[in-house]
Amino acid sequence: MSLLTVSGISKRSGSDFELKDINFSQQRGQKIAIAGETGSGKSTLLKIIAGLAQPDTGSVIFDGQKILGPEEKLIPGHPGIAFLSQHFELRNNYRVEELLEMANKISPIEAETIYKICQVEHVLQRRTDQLSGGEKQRIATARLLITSPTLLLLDEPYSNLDMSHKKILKSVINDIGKKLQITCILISHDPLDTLSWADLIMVMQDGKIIQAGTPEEIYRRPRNEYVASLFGDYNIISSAVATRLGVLNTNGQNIFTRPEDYRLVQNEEQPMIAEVEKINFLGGYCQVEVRVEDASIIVTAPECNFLKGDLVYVSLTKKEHWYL
Ligand SMILES: Nc1ncnc2c1ncn2[C@@H]1O[C@H](COP(=O)(O)OP(=O)(O)OP(=O)(O)O)[C@@H](O)[C@H]1O
Repeated sequence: MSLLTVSGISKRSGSDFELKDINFSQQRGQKIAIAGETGSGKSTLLKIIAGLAQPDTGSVIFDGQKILGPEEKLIPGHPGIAFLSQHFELRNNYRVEELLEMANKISPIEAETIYKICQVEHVLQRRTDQLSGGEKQRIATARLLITSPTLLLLDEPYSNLDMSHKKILKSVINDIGKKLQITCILISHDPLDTLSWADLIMVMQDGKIIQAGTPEEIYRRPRNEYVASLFGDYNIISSAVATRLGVLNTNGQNIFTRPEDYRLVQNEEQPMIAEVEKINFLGGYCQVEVRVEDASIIVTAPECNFLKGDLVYVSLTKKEHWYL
């Protein structure tokens, strides 16, 4: 039996937004990420699942129980579901330890394990106004975990964190699933947060789930350019250019590719000559924009030894194709 079943959820917010007929289920331990442009309805959906917003239609069944919305229940929320909002607050003038003790529903030994996993042990004696953004985020997460939830809903947990704090929180979120067996749904704008973590990614646009699939499906076989664009750079090449690059059967359709599907080479059997238009240095690699006939193609290159105006050969290395 699924841990969570969301059926036919709709909700109108304001005059021009509507969450439309959302349906999905989640198994125990399954990691679901929700992606989508700002305003697509991700937070609204998470709040409905948590019982913190009232849907107009539909139901959320959690662990066999219907989640009641704030209009049906005096104290909104469900004890088995923890929701970390983008706008969480830690009460001022408390020591971290006091704040955590107030929320704690588990034994001191179990709580200690959670403080360790969340990497907050070193700040337990500090006051809540003496913390960095990353520490606050991990304390807010620990505070939810010690309520012993079965399902954890995380709304943009990595926003406003620098690389090192994000890395720590990522390992915390990984451990939550593995060591604490808590099932998670996570919203994030950054493909790097979701592709490596999720079992299933649901993509939202205008209040609807427009594609759901494994990270690889979503990255490699996006339903449209909107989905493609959420997960990194991409190129749509015409069938004419694809044929010149060695694709045998294009059926007259455009082909979807990612920058890493190409190589810039000295010479090959069927290379196309291209002109370097732009070079973006990205640390360990480069994104080179090249012009091939009337198309511009973004290519990942391991080295940045190109200059604007250089003539290079571009080769399409990927042999399986996705048409868009
Ligand atoms: N309480 C509210 N009253 C009226 N409209 C609302 C309310 N909350 C959200 N909305 C609207 O509902 C739409 C969806 O908002 P939501 O916060 O769910 O999107 P989101 O995908 O989470 O966006 P973001 O990534 O920016 O957080 C937006 O158009 C927003 O303006």
